[in-house]
Amino acid sequence: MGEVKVTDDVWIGGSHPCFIIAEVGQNHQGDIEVAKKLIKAAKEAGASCVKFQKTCLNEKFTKKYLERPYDSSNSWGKTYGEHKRHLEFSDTQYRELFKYAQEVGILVTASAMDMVSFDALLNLKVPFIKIGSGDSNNLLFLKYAASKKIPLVVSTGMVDKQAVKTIYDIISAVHKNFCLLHCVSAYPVPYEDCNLTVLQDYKNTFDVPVGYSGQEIGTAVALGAVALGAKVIEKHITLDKGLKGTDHVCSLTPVEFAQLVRDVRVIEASLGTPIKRVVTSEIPCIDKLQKSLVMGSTKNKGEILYPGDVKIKVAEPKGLNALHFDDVIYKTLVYDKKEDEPLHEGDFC
Ligand SMILES: CC(=O)N[C@H](C=O)[C@@H](O)[C@H](O)[C@H](O)COP(=O)(O)O
Ligand SMILES: C=C(OP(=O)(O)O)C(=O)O
Repeated sequence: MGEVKVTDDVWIGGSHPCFIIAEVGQNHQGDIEVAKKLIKAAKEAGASCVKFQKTCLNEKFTKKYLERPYDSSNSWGKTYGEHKRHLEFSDTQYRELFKYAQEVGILVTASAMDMVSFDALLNLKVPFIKIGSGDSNNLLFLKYAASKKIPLVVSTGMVDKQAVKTIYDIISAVHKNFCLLHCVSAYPVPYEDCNLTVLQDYKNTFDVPVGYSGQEIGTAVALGAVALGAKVIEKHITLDKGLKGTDHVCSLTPVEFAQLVRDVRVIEASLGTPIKRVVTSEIPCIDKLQKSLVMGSTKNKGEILYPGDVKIKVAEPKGLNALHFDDVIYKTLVYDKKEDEPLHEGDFC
């Protein structure tokens, strides 16, 4: 399985820690001070990276689309264009935000929501660029993004496996410094639609790190994704789920995000290897409670041990491990043994 170099010190995949992206998205409400609070919150929560969404509206949307009325409770304007303009930071503001993230000490990047924004992010020298599910069918953009050879994290919401294979083929024809994220683009995603086992299929199909971008409520599904091998997790972060905006409902508060990070690290530590073996931490319990072979009745030297003559009990001192029950049956005692006495190698032949 490949690994993705994000910076000289930060890698994704292999045995590297799961890369956890705090997706601010639009949860900054178009307010740069809120954006800075979310950057700080992501850092304090232990996120690997904080991420915004950078859009050149006329590049991403048709004029007509921007003129559409947007009377949703999540709208910041009468039309979709007004709404989006409210939420879009300028290049200067992005430079201010990225400088702040550097001061706070957290990697920062954005999703390029169109090619113009992609180039703007290249100029901002971000460590990697996210391609959101809005472009999972945009093969032209994916070819362009691949050609720039910057590490990419690509979400695969809103398309099927065949399209994901095409995404993989397009980018891997140029380079392998990218990850594919399973994603279901609904806000929020019903749990039964999360389809986490797609991750197993992605791991079997693609030789690049795979991850999960979750729009479901809570942290449980993202933790399940880590258990299934996700090397990148992306979850939205918000200061308050009650705020106006489409994504707040499926976002995590800073406290929840910090818990997600802690739990991801617990799951990573607990995964271990597929080899089932007795581990050192079990020794005290083995000594105290593992059962062993003891005499079920008093028998003398020369007598045969029939099935009823050997019991499996917790004993002190211990007898032979109970796994050897069948090795002892029908053997002949070489010493007199009392009921409940442990049976050891050498007590029979
Ligand atoms: C698919 C995609 O881009 N999804 C993004 C990331 O998950 C979202 O943040 C959308 O930008 C957001 O839900 C749009 O909300 P509205 O339409 O209210 O601006
Ligand atoms: C839409 C985005 O992400 P995802 O598809 O992972 O939800 C994004 O990063 O802007």
